[in-house]
Amino acid sequence: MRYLTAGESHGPELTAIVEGVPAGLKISEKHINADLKRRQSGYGRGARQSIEADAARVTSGVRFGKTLGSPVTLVIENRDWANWSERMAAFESAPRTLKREVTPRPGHADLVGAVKIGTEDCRDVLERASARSTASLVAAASIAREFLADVGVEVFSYVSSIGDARLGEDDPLLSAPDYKPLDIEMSEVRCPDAEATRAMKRAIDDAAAAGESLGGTFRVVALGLVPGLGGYSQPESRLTSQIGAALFGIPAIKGVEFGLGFGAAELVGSRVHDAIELDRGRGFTRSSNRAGGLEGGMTTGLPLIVTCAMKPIPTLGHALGTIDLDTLEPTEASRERSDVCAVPAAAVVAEAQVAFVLANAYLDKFGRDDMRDIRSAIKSYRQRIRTMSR
Ligand SMILES: Cc1cc2nc3c(=O)[nH]c(=O)nc-3n(C[C@H](O)[C@H](O)[C@H](O)COP(=O)(O)O)c2cc1C
Ligand SMILES: C=C(O[C@@H]1CC(C(=O)O)=C[C@@H](OP(=O)(O)O)[C@H]1O)C(=O)O
Repeated sequence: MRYLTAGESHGPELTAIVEGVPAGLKISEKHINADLKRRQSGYGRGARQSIEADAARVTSGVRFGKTLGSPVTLVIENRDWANWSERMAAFESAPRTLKREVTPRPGHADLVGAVKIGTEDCRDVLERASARSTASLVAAASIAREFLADVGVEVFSYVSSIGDARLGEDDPLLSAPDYKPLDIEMSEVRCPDAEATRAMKRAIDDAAAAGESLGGTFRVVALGLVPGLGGYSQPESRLTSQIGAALFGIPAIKGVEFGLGFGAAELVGSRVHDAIELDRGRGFTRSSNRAGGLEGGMTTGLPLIVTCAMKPIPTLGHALGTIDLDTLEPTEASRERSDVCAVPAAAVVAEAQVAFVLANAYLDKFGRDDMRDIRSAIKSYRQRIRTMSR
């Protein structure tokens, strides 16, 4: 299963085409749009989100609520297009009043992209470099999420810090983080603890008042995975590399840690690795999950726990220095309408990216054409591994 997305941030619409979806998978418009709504929310988002009301129109690949096995196309309208149709026209000439973007923002793709494609208007770059594209990515991955739900896998995320405001947690690597989904979704920063939520909101308010922006960290968790997904024989078959690449595909993600992550580097081996135990009913298990659900590039069958670090938003009220590309004189970077913090939204995007990789890992192992065949292959695999531990 793979996707291709297209669309400029202020163009008419975003498009995602998902190819390689098995036939017979139930798809719900309600679920797709719920994910799109979750991605739009979060304290610290800018005014654009009050213009948009993201909803996907499915224009191919689904009939009577089930996939056909043909490519699925999802289209999301950009409501803001109405305000940009002249500045973003496909064929008309540029309006006389057009204000080119010539003061590139440090930390965004503006300068390097303009140098790369040789444009005199950074908008040619930033329209696609914008994380607006992550809406189409979430829509595409909603197909993967439906697949995972069908095979008993749940993917969720929560925010663990914003700036220096942190969620105090019991060690989530001893078992699975068992937060209530409602506590995460009801928090304006997608953090399951009310006090930490308040501290994170305060940090965002302070940053906004100072013309600043904030990043943070979040965890993505997947429950219900069978052991043995992924592979150990080639670099690209390792689930670790696939998930890492998918998460680094999200704008502004600067770090990805599996389980203990960087923390493992300073501990002795016995405090890092998860002793193997046998439960006669459940099969092989572990006393802890410091590996975060992956060993040797494959799922262990324990919860997958990945932590991501997001850098602060590059567009600042209190703008940094830059060079005017017309005059070549020092000046201040563009101050556009912007998010102050988008960590909660990025966590939803990361869920989507992880879901896509995991769905593909299932398809690699259990077949790709038809849901009935896939379900029975998973059932017989589960039976086989149960006999290994008897
Ligand atoms: C969900 C989300 C929303 C974002 N919103 C903004 C924004 O409003 N303004 C901004 O300057 N950057 C925003 N960013 C970050 C930029 O897209 C990102 O910093 C830029 O693409 C360069 O990132 P890179 O250096 O990691 O490639 C957002 C990122 C994400 C994931
Ligand atoms: C539009 C979204 O995020 C945008 C991501 C973004 C960027 O530079 O990455 C810049 C802002 O764009 P605008 O100037 O139109 O407000 C954000 O709003 C979205 O997430 O739906």
